[in-house]
Amino acid sequence: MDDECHSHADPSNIYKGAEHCFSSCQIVEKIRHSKILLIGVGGVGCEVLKNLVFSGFVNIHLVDLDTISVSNLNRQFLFRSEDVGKWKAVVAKDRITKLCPWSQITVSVENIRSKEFPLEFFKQFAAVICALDNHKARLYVNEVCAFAQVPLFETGSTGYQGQVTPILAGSTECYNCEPKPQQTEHIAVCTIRHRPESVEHCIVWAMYLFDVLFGNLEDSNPLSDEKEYKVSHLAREWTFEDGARKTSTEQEWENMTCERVVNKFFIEDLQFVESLKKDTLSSLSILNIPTQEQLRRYLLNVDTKYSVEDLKLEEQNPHQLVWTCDKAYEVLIFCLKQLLRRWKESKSALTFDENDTISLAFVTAASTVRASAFDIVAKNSFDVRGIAGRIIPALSITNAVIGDIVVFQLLRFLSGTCMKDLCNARLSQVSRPRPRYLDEVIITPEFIRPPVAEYVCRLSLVCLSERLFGKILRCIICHQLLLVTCDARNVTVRQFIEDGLKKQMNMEPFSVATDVGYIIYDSEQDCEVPVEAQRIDKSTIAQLQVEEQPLSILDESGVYYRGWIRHQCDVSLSIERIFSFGDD
Ligand SMILES: Nc1ncnc2c1ncn2[C@@H]1O[C@H](COP(=O)(O)OP(=O)(O)OP(=O)(O)O)[C@@H](O)[C@H]1O
Ligand SMILES: [Zn+2]
Repeated sequence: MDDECHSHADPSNIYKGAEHCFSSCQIVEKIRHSKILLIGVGGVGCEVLKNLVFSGFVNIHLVDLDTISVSNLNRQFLFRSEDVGKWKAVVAKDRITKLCPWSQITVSVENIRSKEFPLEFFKQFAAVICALDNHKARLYVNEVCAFAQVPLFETGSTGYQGQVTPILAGSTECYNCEPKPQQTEHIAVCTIRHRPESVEHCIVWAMYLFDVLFGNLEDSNPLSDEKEYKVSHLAREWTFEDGARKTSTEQEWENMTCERVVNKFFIEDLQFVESLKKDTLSSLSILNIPTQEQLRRYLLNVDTKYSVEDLKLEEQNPHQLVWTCDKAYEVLIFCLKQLLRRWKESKSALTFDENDTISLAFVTAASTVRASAFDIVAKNSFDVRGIAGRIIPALSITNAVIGDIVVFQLLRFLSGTCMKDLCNARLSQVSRPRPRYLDEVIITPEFIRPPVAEYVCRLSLVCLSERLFGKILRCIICHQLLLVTCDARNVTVRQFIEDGLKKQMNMEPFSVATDVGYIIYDSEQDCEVPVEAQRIDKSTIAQLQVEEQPLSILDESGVYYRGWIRHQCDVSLSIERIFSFGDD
């Protein structure tokens, strides 16, 4: 984006557009004065921030805990290579402020779950937009927003799928209401590149290596700095010298290339890892790094020892043994040779396909060697296929559409549509034979007003689904919420239990605990252990540090509540039942 040509953009044109689009002049005041909290300035977050300022929003607070890495640059368009290593929220603010000098962006480089952000912090915003990449932080934001009664727009994007969900606990489903499929958590690039913690990390690394050697090398590949090992480069090195043709035979070339790749990624790099281990006196490694002599022997033997058919049979057997390190090195060399031949024949980049025996065996072998070096238990080729097939790339097209829809839905909300009338937007693959959600329909101009174009992005189409509120099962997060307001420095846990829960709410509490399992009250211990009783009598809420976070409160009658103790100076103690979903 060119900073200069946009720097004098005038927001008044933007406001005219909004007025026209929503046939309302109040919308302009709303946009101008609504404070928006954007959590996460990654793939979706960058899009959202740009859309917010170009829709005329002025007051935006950004929260992000991370720094920019090289692999972010292909889709997080606010960041450039010179920003690598800097805080995302800070760079995003600077870049946007240059483009739109009227914007007033504030930033926090912090985990959103930190106590830096009490309930009062959330209450100052007209809406919260969540552009996070992990379930834990999303669940937390969902719950704080429920207690704060702030409208939340929850977004997500994986591959060609994405979603925007408007949430206002008490009138819509919350993020927790619908069970989530098991999520593969975000893996940081440095984890893949330098210190894998699980076999999945080793498998992802092996797939990246496949692309470095044989595929299309993208900037987002964490091994993109190893370009010199691309087979196309190595081919040039070995077959041409001083402009003369072919100085080596096919077989020599194959062996030399294999040797070079194995030496670099599976011997030298791993020897370095081993040397670090010795410094830290960590556990003994089970990795047998081959000597150069062994490596040459492998190069001679593998063609007769292995065959594609045998590897194919193995990959179909879920009970096959995990390969030993020696076997993994041999299969690795066998596959490297096969892939080199394939590459030479096709004369074009190869694409990793987990259903192709040689590609799968390459990734299995490479991940097995790498896992051994990091003392991780490897997987057999049957399991590797399952894991490799589930790894989905992040796509900028999906982020862009999600970023558009969420700001559009926010504008509709501010123009008077209530949260429960905003639809859930789901981006889904058109090629899918049947919709995954029964209530899924494709947007038509009649369906929402003002009309919105149908987004078509190669394989995807935006679908909106109306929530079927009657069908929602009770959810522990948004069912029974108790908001406790007190001066946490003066109120003791005993007062909270006796004067608050028992007297004010007519409850008979059985236990009260934080989400990390810290039990602050247990009715049984209270009777039996005098020391515990004393702690409850003497300790204030602030001393136990349990304010400004979700609490689980279980009643003797078996009813489960979620609680939140909000600190407010000079308020003795008041408890409010925020709502009970479905009560009306
Ligand atoms: N608890 C949290 N508090 C604040 N920010 C968070 C928290 N958890 C995640 N984030 C931020 O949310 C953003 C999510 O963006 P995105 O999904 O694009 O991930 P990414 O890390 O930028 O990219 P990739 O995962 O592809 O490397 C990241 O910038 C991340 O730092
Ligand atoms: Zn819920």
